[in-house]
Amino acid sequence: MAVDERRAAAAVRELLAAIGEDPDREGLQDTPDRVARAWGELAAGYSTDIGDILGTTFDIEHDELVLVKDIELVSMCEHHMLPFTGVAHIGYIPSSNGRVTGLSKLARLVEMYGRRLQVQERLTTQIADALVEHLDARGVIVVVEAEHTCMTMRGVRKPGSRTVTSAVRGQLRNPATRAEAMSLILGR
Ligand SMILES: Nc1nc2c(ncn2[C@@H]2O[C@H](COP(=O)(O)OP(=O)(O)OP(=O)(O)O)[C@@H](O)[C@H]2O)c(=O)[nH]1
Ligand SMILES: [Zn+2]
Repeated sequence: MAVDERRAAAAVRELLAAIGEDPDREGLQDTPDRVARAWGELAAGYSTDIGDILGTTFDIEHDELVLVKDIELVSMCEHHMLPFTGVAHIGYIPSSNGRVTGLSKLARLVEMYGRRLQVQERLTTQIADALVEHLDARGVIVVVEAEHTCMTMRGVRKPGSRTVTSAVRGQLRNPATRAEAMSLILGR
């Protein structure tokens, strides 16, 4: 489902009026449409098909960890509709039948699940579960580190605080394998 930009623009116009602004003053005239287009990007993840991302695999024998670190993340918190930004680290041990995905597809998963209204825990879990379900990965580790603007620019106002979440599946739950993956993730 694509974003209904006309409806979004009407809502933004209402919001401008609600905060005491004049939606018709010169500087704001195009703002509702701009914000609606911005939400078209920020909510694009709802209309992404996971089959388009993980449908192509390569037959490569690799029974050890594949890890992509520091994948930039932008998402919108579902509680305040404010951004949270940071990085995701995604590691997996491919299935025994050699279903290895392209490295960029791991970053595309971050885009797909990030460009929605989210909580960080669910975003982390969805990425991990997608790799188990669609690639039959033997093990998965996903670590997300993010700063939530709902905690920095409003509310409790604690700039610099970072939230770290992880989701670990299959063979990566084994303490030794997990520790190895974590040291690769945390070793900058
Ligand atoms: N678990 C979790 N909480 C989040 C996330 N993003 C924002 N929150 C929290 O959601 C909570 C919403 O709490 P409420 O008490 O309903 O809302 P609020 O009055 O705006 O809360 P404050 O932010 O404390 O002012 C806050 O504690 C936020 O920090 C997230 O990704 N995961
Ligand atoms: Zn929030």
